[in-house]
Amino acid sequence: MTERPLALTMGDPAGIGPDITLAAWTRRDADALPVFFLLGDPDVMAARADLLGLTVPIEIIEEPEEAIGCFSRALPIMPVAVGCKVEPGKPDEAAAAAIQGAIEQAVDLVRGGLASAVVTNPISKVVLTRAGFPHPGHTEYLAALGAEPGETLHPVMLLASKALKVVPITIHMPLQAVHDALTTELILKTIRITADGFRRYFEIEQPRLALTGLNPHAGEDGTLGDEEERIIAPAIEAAKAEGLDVSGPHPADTMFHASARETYDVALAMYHDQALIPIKTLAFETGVNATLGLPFVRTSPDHGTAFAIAGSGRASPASLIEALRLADTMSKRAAAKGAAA
Ligand SMILES: NC(=O)c1ccc[n+]([C@@H]2O[C@H](COP(=O)([O-])OP(=O)(O)OC[C@H]3O[C@@H](n4cnc5c(N)ncnc54)[C@H](O)[C@@H]3O)[C@@H](O)[C@H]2O)c1
Ligand SMILES: N[C@H](C(=O)O)[C@H](O)COP(=O)(O)O
Repeated sequence: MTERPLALTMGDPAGIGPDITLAAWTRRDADALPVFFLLGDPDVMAARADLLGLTVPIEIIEEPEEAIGCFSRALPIMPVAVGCKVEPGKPDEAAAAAIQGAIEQAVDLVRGGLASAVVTNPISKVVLTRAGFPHPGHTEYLAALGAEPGETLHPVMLLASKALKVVPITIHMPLQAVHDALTTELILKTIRITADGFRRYFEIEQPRLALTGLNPHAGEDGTLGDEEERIIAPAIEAAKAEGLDVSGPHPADTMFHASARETYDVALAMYHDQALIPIKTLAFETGVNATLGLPFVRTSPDHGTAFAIAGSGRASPASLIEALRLADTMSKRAAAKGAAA
């Protein structure tokens, strides 16, 4: 198959997305990066490069394939005009349409076979929500964009690093809503999509999945809560009956130390922070957020917009670099398996 570049979205232009995109491009040779192009505003990128004292030539492209020829000499940009003044660290809802438009365009290009995968720069959920964006984050929005008419996709958030891979079974919701959202059906669905994702993208045919409990000590035999027995264990039994390698529910507080981590390929946790605190503690610099359950590959850095350090030169591109690499690997593995990439 002809080489296709990765489509990188602008994210919130007032955040560190422009900084880490520029810094990643400067490390394209040293880090042997796959070819990518940015869906973003060339003026914003040129201004941020000036502010950061980086020499980054920009080349405007009209088609993704042009990125292949120019990536070695310039940062390829398919222009998406922000339409408002951009000040690092000062997000503006007026940029919301462009931020969202870049995501939609990236998905269209990947689904049209012109780019190999979507890599997203961080967005601010509060900025987009205030501008009327109806999704809690990229994960849910990409599932809506990826669904065929009449289809509902269930997206699974995977945070991946060498030390640890985690999936939060419930994602972006208030802690109070987790209890009602957590059902045996949701857990089983997430188990199946995770196992399928590991076969397709990580070359692990029989991944070992370990589930946390919800309560302290995984409920301590029902004395500290019964969700483990009523809701989680039945999902584990059903998954085992399907031939999947699933264990738990394990007490979450002792699942993430070094020797425990050797016993599974991925930990599935009941809510966002139960999963993301351990991985962001162990691998904040190099963790990658990937979405499973979509008809295309999507990754992103594991961090957010970091408005306070935008334009300061302190933003590390390490997680974005890992996200670009993982997107490239995942799309190649999916293509090799003959699956939609
Ligand atoms: N994929 C995404 O779009 C995504 C992911 C996470 C958070 N967010 C959003 O980002 C916004 C800010 O979230 P937050 O403050 O909780 O998390 P954050 O990741 O933006 O920042 C947390 C801390 O880490 C630092 N940091 C983050 N990235 C860094 C980098 N590359 N180099 C050096 N330091 C870095 C920040 O300065 C801050 O101290 C929120 O609106 C949140 O919803 C978006
Ligand atoms: N929960 C993610 C994290 O903390 O890293 C983050 O908010 C990303 O969400 P989306 O990829 O859905 O935007």
